[in-house]
Amino acid sequence: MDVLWMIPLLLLMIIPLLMCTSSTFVFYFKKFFYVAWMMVLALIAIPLCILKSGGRDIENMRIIRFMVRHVKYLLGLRFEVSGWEHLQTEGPYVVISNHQSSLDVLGLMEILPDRCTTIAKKELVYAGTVGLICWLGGIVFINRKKTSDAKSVMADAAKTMLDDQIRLWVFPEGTRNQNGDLLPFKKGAFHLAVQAQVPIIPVVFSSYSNFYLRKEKQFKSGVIRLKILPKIETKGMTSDDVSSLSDKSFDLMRAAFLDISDSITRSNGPVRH
Ligand SMILES: CCCCCCCCCCCCCC(=O)SCCNC(=O)CCNC(=O)[C@H](O)C(C)(C)COP(=O)(O)OP(=O)(O)OC[C@H]1O[C@@H](n2cnc3c(N)ncnc32)[C@H](O)[C@@H]1OP(=O)(O)O
Ligand SMILES: CCCCCCCC/C=C\CCCCCCCC(=O)OC[C@@H](O)COP(=O)(O)O
Repeated sequence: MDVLWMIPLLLLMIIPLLMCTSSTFVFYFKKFFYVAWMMVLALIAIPLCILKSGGRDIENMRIIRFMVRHVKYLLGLRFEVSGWEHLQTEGPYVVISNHQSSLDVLGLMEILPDRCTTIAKKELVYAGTVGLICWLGGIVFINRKKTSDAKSVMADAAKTMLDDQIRLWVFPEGTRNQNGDLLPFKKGAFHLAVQAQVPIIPVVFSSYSNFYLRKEKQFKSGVIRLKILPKIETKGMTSDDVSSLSDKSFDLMRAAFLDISDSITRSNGPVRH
């Protein structure tokens, strides 16, 4: 019994010691902590959402957003948001952003407009309490392995956006990417906006490579710039315009990404890929 008591005490002494001496330990500890803490937060949010709305409802995103807002402080991250005024657009729209890591959820919750949910891969629904909270928050799940299914879900989403006056956040790269640049965009987000005839609001996260390096196992404190760009109208566009709309969005976002990532580099040291 006496020995068992010693274990938490020892951990309390060893963890800070390791945190001070080993950056690899910090990397794994912060990653583990992030996932575990999100699971706990989701566990708390589940009954709150069910009590408030009785089930799957986009209004639950308010609760989820509120619950996640403090997590950045625990990981030593800070957000610098610019372009808030561009989100002050009435009615439905599609938000598109680059996607580097699951940490993007923190930035998403930092600026998530009301009545806005996201599109995610269907595997996420199996992520324990996080999966359930995603479902309760009205997240639209797509099967990325079956283009025809994904397309029909997106077509339904275009109709729901208008019927229920909701906004959707899409990661047009379609997967996480930390190669120091953007991946080519998939077309779903642009078909969605054109089908619903709603504007697109591009959002760019600066590169995480000045504080988070997967290969080098580093996870330091850092600043993430979030730049909200002016909306792109799609009124009158047809499916013929989707490619040029996608190219235009890509060019604007890539330029902004290089710009804000570069300005961080200059103040915090070199970007390493
Ligand atoms: C408290 C705790 C809280 C926790 C909170 C957690 C919050 C969680 C946040 C979660 C964050 C999680 C984040 C995540 O999980 S991100 C990962 C999942 N998200 C995405 O993948 C979204 C982006 N992907 C797309 O938009 C893709 O285009 C889809 C998936 C739709 C298809 O991709 P696919 O690779 O299969 O095909 P393709 O894009 O090459 O297109 C092929 C052809 O089809 C045409 N086409 C495409 N779409 C449409 C359409 N709608 N109508 C008509 N046509 C359409 C297209 O033009 C092309 O034709 P052509 O042009 O070549 O002729
Ligand atoms: C009992 C089951 C345990 C499952 C454990 C999974 C735990 C995940 C829990 C918390 C992490 C916090 C935020 C989750 C949101 C993650 C969204 C995300 O970034 O998904 C990845 C997806 O966009 C792209 O996927 P790929 O890069 O194609 O792959």
